[in-house]
Amino acid sequence: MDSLTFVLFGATGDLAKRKIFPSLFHLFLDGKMPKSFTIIGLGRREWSDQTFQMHVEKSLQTFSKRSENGDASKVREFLSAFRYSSLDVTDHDGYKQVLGMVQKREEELGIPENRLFYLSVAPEFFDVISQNIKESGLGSIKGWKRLVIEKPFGHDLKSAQELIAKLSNAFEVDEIYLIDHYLGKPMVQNMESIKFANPMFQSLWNNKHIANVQITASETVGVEERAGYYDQVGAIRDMVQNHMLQLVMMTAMQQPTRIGANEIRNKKIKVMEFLRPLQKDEVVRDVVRGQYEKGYMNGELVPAYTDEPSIEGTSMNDTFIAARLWIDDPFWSGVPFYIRTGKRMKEKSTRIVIEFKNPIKDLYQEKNEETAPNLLIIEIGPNEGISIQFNSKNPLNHGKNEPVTGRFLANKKSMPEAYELLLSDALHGDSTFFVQWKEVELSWKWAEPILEAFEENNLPLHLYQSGSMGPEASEQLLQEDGFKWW
Ligand SMILES: NC(=O)C1=CN([C@@H]2O[C@H](COP(=O)(O)OP(=O)(O)OC[C@H]3O[C@@H](n4cnc5c(N)ncnc54)[C@H](OP(=O)(O)O)[C@@H]3O)[C@@H](O)[C@H]2O)C=CC1
Ligand SMILES: O=C1O[C@H](COP(=O)(O)O)[C@@H](O)[C@H](O)[C@H]1O
Repeated sequence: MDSLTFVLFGATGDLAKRKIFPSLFHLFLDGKMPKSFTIIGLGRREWSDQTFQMHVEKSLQTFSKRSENGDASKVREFLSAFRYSSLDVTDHDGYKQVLGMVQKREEELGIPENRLFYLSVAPEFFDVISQNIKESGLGSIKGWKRLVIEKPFGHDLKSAQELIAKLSNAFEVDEIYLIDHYLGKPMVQNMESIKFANPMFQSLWNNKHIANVQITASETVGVEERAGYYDQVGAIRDMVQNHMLQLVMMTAMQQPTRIGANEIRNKKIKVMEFLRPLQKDEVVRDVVRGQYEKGYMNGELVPAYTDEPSIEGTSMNDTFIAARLWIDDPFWSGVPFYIRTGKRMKEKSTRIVIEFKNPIKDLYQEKNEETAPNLLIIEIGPNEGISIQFNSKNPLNHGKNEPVTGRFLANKKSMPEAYELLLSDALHGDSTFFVQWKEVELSWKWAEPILEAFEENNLPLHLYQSGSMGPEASEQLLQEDGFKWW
C-alpha cells in the first residue's frame, strides 16, 4: 500500500475518538497500514503533539476492543505517527502552516505526496475546507489525493447538488469518498457474496420466488444529546434517505458480469433508477410516519420525544418511518420492499428478511396443515449472521410440519468494525463500498415528495409507545398486502 499523510479535520471531536483512532489502530495492529504514514490532527483547540497523542491513547483505551491485548510498544509506535496543528478551518492563511507540516513529514519519512483529507467536521465546513485545500497548495501534489466526508450529503436534492458542485472545484468526483457507515458493516458487504457466490440463492433472487423483502433498522436509543440536529432531520433524512436506501440497493442489485467496484456501483444505480417515484399525494398510502410517546424500556419509564430536553412540545418530527417501495424492473416488479426504522423501539436490530413465495401451501391444506413461508434473514447488527426458516416434520407432534430455523452466527469478537473496513478501502483507493453522487441524487429525488408531504403535514403523525415496534399503522401497511413484519 502507498505511504501517505492522513490529514484529519475535526481530530478533537467525537467521531475521531470513538471510531477513527481505534479503527486506524486495528488496521495498524493487523499490518494493514502503510509502512510509513503520518496522521495530522486539526482542530481549533491549542494542543501540542504530545497532548494530541495522549488524547489518541485515551481514545484507544476507551473505545478499542483490542487495546487491552495491545503490546505497549505497538501503541507507542502507532502514536509516534501523530502530529497536531491548531487550525480554524475558516482561516485561509492557517492552511499554509498545515502545508508546511505535511511537507516536513513527507521529507522526514521520504514518502511521496499522497494525501488523504478526512473531514470529521460539521457539513457546513465541507465547502470552505475543500476550497482552502485547493488554494493553499495542500491539494497540488505529485502523488494522489482523496477527500473523505461523512453524511449528511445535503439536506435535500438542491443542497446535495450544490455541495457536489462546490467540492468538485477542488477534487475530481472520483477522488471524493462519501461514507455511509452501513456500507462498511461486514454483513452488508457480505450481501454480494451471499447473493452471487451461492447459486442456491442467486437462482431464487427474483420476483418468481420472492414474495416480499423487509428491511428493519430499529433502535432503542432516543434522541439523546442530538436534539438540535435530529429535530431538523427526523428519521427520513437521518436514516431512510441514506442507510435504508443503501440496504435496498444492496439487496436488490442484480448480478454484475464481474465483481468489480464499477460493476457493483452500476448495478446499485440501476436499482435506484427503477425505484418507483412517489407522488406527494401518494405518500399517505405508502409511508407511515411516527413519533415516540413515553413508555417502558427495560422496565424504566422514558419520556416522550416532545418531553426530551431541547425538543419543543409541539414538534411534529418523525422518529419512525415505515414505507412500501416498488422496483419496476423485470426482476422485482410485483415484489414489495418494506422498510422501517425508528428510535425508542423494542430492540436494537438491523436485518433484512427475504420472504419466499409459498406455492405449496395448498398441498398441505388438505391434511389440515399449514406450511410457513421460507425466510432468509440477514442479521446485520448487533449480531451478525444468517438464518433460514424452513418447514420440517416434528415427530413429537404427530409428524406435523413446523417451521424451524437454522442459524449461522459470526464470531463477534473477530468481526471488524464498519469504519475499519471503510478506512482500509479509502487508504487503498477502493471505492466499492462508498456512496456515489448519483446515488445521493437519486435518493434525494425519491425522498423529496415525502419531505414535502411531511412539511405540508399531509399525513398523520402516529404516536407509538417507547419500547414497542412502532405504530399500528406500520403493521397495517403489510396487512394490506397479506403480509406481516417478521
Ligand atoms: N459522532 C458520531 O458518532 C458520528 C458523526 N458523524 C459526522 O461526523 C462529523 C463530525 O461529528 P462529531 O465528531 O460527532 O462532531 P464534534 O462536534 O464532536 O466535533 C467537531 C469537530 O470539528 C472541529 N471544529 C468545529 N469547528 C471548527 C472550526 N471552525 N475550525 C476547525 N475545527 C472545527 C472541532 O474541533 P475544536 O472544537 O477543537 O475546534 C471538533 O474536532 C459530522 O459531520 C457528523 O455528522 C457521522 C456519523 C457518526
Ligand atoms: O447514522 C446514523 O446511524 C445511527 C445508527 O447506526 P447503527 O450502526 O447503530 O445502526 C443512528 O443512531 C443515528 O441517528 C444516525 O445518524
